[in-house]
Amino acid sequence: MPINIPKDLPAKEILEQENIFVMDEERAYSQDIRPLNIVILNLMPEKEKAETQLLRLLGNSPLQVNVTFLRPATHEPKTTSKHHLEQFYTIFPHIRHRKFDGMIITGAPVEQMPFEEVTYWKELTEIMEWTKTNVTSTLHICWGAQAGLYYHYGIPKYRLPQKCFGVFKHSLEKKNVKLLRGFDDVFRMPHSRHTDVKREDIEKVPELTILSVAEKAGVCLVASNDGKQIFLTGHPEYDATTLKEEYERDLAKGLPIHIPESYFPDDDPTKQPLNTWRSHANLLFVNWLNYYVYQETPYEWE
Ligand SMILES: CC(=O)SCCNC(=O)CCNC(=O)[C@H](O)C(C)(C)COP(=O)(O)OP(=O)(O)OC[C@H]1O[C@@H](n2cnc3c(N)ncnc32)[C@H](O)[C@@H]1OP(=O)(O)O
Ligand SMILES: N[C@@H](CCO)C(=O)O
Repeated sequence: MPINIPKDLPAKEILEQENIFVMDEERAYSQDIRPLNIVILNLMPEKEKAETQLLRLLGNSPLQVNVTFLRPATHEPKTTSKHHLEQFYTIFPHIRHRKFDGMIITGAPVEQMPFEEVTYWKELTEIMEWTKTNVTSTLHICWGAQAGLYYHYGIPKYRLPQKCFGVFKHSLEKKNVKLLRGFDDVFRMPHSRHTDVKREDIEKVPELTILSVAEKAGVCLVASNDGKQIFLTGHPEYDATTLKEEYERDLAKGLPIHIPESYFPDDDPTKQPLNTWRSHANLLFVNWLNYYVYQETPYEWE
């Protein structure tokens, strides 16, 4: 939230230089407030888990948020029950006439196939095109980020020699960026994917800025310069035990999988993992909601 202080207070200039959000009284008096409309395109098979994880982060701000859950109309999900989908989800034809302040496009376990082989790829490209005119800012997560970078900017994904799997240390590439406001110089975030996007490919696109990278997990956070599109290759929304569940699932299936890096205490999979990324996950979501959605979206829109 912005701090509302007198115009002539010396701290105002210092904070503005640091890009801290300061609002003077004149603007504060004229600012209107309404609930934000956020649509979540949930592509995760275990939809109920993803709902809880994302809502937990979206709910941690003083802003009122109306959430609409969207699912692809062109895919018959096998994991989530029909009843749950009918009760809580809508499809694109029913909302395409609307404007939304924010959108989240989740990950999906389809990263090892070409984008065009994903059953709902055509529908997803229509939705991504629509976000340009009907959504103030879209946050793409994991496969959603790879799909968005590919659709909007032609950036390919590459198969990794082994799964990028663990909780990695990230550094900030840019200072005084609103999305990273309040972040420590080093922070941790889980990654869990078999594919990657390359820094060199992103650097060729002048509309994109890399905001954070991890030495061992590569590019983590990218934003379009107008803030309309944010791409996040990690999973800050994951619970403490999500990587453990994925690890045990793959072990049981006999798949080649290594212990998630820097995750279990003493790298011992019998010990209970701790969540060491929650505070930055909350900060990232609240920064996105405030600076890229609430402060940017028109008051009268729908
Ligand atoms: C890289 C990222 O974005 S990570 C985020 C995704 N991670 C996760 O979902 C982790 C949790 N998921 C899981 O553990 C597993 O997917 C499970 C246990 C839920 C299901 O595993 P399996 O039964 O082996 O299913 P399978 O791997 O064949 O398919 C998984 C999903 O991909 C979907 N899928 C498979 N092929 C395609 C395709 N060509 N196009 C679209 N979707 C496809 C399946 O339909 C299923 O999703 P659905 O339940 O929504 O329909
Ligand atoms: N996080 C995913 C990656 C696969 O797309 C999983 O382990 O299921």
